[in-house]
Amino acid sequence: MSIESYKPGLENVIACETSISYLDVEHEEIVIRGYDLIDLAKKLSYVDVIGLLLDGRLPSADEREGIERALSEQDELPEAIYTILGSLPASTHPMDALRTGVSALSGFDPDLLVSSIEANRRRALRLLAQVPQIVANSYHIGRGEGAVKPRPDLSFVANGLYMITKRIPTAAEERYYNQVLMVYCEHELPNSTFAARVIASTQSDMYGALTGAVASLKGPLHGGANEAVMNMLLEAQTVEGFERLIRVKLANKEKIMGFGHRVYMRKSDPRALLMKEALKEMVEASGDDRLYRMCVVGEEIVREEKGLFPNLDYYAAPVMHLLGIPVELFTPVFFAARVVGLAAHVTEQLAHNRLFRPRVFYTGPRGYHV
Ligand SMILES: CC(=O)SCCNC(=O)CCNC(=O)[C@H](O)C(C)(C)COP(=O)(O)OP(=O)(O)OC[C@H]1O[C@@H](n2cnc3c(N)ncnc32)[C@H](O)[C@@H]1OP(=O)(O)O
Ligand SMILES: O=C([O-])CC(=O)C(=O)O
Repeated sequence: MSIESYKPGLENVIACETSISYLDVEHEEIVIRGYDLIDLAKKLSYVDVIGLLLDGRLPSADEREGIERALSEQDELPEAIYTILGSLPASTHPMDALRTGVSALSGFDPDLLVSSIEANRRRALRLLAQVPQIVANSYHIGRGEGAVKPRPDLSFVANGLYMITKRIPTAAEERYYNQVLMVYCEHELPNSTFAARVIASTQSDMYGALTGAVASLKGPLHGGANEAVMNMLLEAQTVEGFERLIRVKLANKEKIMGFGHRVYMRKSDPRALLMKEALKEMVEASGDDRLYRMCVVGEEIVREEKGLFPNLDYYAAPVMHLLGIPVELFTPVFFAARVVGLAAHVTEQLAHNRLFRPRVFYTGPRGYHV
C-alpha cells in the first residue's frame, strides 16, 4: 500500500459528502445550507436555524412556532436523569456529566428501535429540548443546589440562559445568547462531528454518536478552549497582566488558547469577528470595557508575534462570561448549541451511509515468533 495519501490529522482530506455546511475560507463565509452563518446569526433566531439544519430550509413563521412548541412539549427531563446526575461525585467535570446524561437519555427514547429520518428528527428535537437542562442542572446539582426547570413563559433561547443563571434574561441578554448559540450551531467537519459520523457509520444511533461528540468536544484543542481562554483572562485581571501572561506563554512556546484553527489557519474566523462586535457592545453598555481591551491587546500580540488570528472561542468566552455563565459551563453550552448540527450530520450519515474504515501506516516490528 502506498503512503503517498497519508495525512496525519487528515488535514485537507475530504472525508464525506454533505449538503449541510461548508467553510469557504477564500470568501470568508461559513455556508449553512446555502446561507451565510453570520447573516443568519445577526438576523434570525436559533429556532429558525434548527428548522434550517434539520429540514433543509428556513421555516415559515408557523413552522417556527411549531418547532418552538415541539421543543417545549418535550422539555420534561426524565426524573431518572436527575437521579443519575445527583449520584455523580461532586468532582465530576460538567462535560463528563453531560456525556453521561446524553448517553442515559437513549433508554427513554419512545422511538428506541426506529432509525427513520422522521424518528431522527423527533430525536433531535428531544435532545435539543433536554440537553440544555442537563447542562444547567448537572452544574446546580453538583453544587448541592436544586434543579431549575424551563419556564413556559420564556422562549427556548431565553430558557437555556435562565436555567443556567437562575435569572430571567433581559432582551439584550437573550439576543446575545441567541448569537452565541448561532455561532456554535454548526461548523462543517470538526473533530466532534467527524467522531459522530464515524460512530453513526456503523449504523449505531444518535445517542451513541452524540455521546462520542461530547467526549471529543471536551478536549482543549477543540471545545474546551473557550474555558481555557476565560481562565487566562480571569487569571490576568488587567490589560497589563494579560499582555504579560501572553508574552510569557509565547516565550515558553506554549499554545495560546483561542488562537489558530485547522481550516482557517492564518485567516480570521468570521464567528470570532461577530463575537468581538457583541463583546464591544456589551462592555459599552456596561461602562466597563476592561475585558474588551484585554482581548484586543492579546489579539494584537499574538498576531504580531505568531501571525495567528483568534478563533470563535477567544471572543465567545468573554461574551458568555458577561452573560453570567459559569466558566465550567462554556463547553457544555457549546455542545448544547451544536446538538442541532450534530443531529443533522448523523441523520445525513445514516441516510447515505458508508462505513468509515481507514488504513494505517504501520511502523511496528514484524517477523517475531513465539
Ligand atoms: C471552536 C474550536 O474548536 S476552534 C479550536 C479551539 N482550540 C484552540 O483554540 C486551541 C489552540 N489552538 C491550537 O492548538 C491549534 O491552532 C489547533 C489545534 C486549533 C489547530 O491546530 P493544527 O491545525 O494542528 O495546527 P498546529 O498545531 O500544527 O499549528 C501550526 C503552527 O502554528 C502554531 N500554533 C497554532 N496554534 C497556536 C496557538 N494557539 N498558539 C501558539 N501557536 C500556535 C503551532 O505551534 C505551529 O507552529 P510551528 O509550525 O512553528 O510548529
Ligand atoms: O471546525 C473546527 O475544527 C472546530 C470549530 O471551529 C468548531 O467546531 O466550531
